[in-house]
Amino acid sequence: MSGTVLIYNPRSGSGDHGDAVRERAAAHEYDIEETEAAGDAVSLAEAAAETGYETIVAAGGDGTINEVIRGIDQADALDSVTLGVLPLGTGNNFAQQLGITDIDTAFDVLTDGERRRIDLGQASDRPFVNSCVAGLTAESSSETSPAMKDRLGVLAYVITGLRSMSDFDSLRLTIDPADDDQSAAWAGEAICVLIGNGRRFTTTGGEQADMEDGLLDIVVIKDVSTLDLMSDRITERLLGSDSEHIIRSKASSLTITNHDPSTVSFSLDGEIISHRELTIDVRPDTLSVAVGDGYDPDPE
Ligand SMILES: Nc1ncnc2c1ncn2[C@@H]1O[C@H](COP(=O)(O)OP(=O)(O)OP(=O)(O)O)[C@@H](O)[C@H]1O
Repeated sequence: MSGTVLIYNPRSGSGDHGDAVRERAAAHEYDIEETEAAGDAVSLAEAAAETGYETIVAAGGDGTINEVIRGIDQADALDSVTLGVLPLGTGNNFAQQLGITDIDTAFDVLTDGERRRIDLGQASDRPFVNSCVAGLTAESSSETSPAMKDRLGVLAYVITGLRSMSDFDSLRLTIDPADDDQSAAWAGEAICVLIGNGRRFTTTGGEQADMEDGLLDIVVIKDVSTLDLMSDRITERLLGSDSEHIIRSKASSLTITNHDPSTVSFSLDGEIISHRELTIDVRPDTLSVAVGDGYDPDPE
């Protein structure tokens, strides 16, 4: 097997990167396949893996990365293919976690960056790299202001989500870990449950997740319906590391069940799926990725 192909989403981020990407890809003699619609990156990556490319590069944002991984997985080629990342999206959370800050760094990393094998998350039949969040809407991510992300980190998304809902019903959930260690077991009313593989849900943001520990980070934000979420002072207190409203734990496998008969929305790397009961596992050391100098394999 040999060769590198870019699966390029021309609509990701600002959408003005076509020339920069094509020029650099040509200089490196990399092939390019362009997506024409949502979902295309799955089938293009699957075909590329079956063709025998050694490196398949997700050129886009987090949504494109998720689709490319699904395609490689569908081709049953995660053992033989390395994922490259070209950060062209708006958020580029996963690229940041890998120490890939911009287009030129990304091409340098493809040429001579270290290859690491990291964990993948799996929710039912769907892989995810960043996170699986129960109770969060698709809108909350795009509506979160950069200033709020800077101040409150990733948890700012949660607050935006809550503020955008006029009458929010809390979720009545059970979290049932499959591990012998039952410290992540929980039942009660929650606003949302955040499960991170390549993402840490801190108040400061910016801290790299441990993607090689075989564990998922779990954060439960308990029902705070009586609090005034429009007040920044309250939200900062709510999300503080010693907050009584937050429970943090880790597990390698867990099932989340809604006590009510209805389904719950789960945001999987930003895409919404609905389940009443969902089992989420870690697939340890599953994805080979090219990483930048800033990547720390053992950040804790
Ligand atoms: N050619 C296309 N036209 C329209 N939509 C596309 C096309 N190719 C891919 N998409 C869809 O665009 C969506 C957004 O892409 P992506 O996540 O890569 O970029 P982003 O939203 O700008 O970045 P980020 O997720 O990092 O904030 C994906 O869900 C993908 O399915």
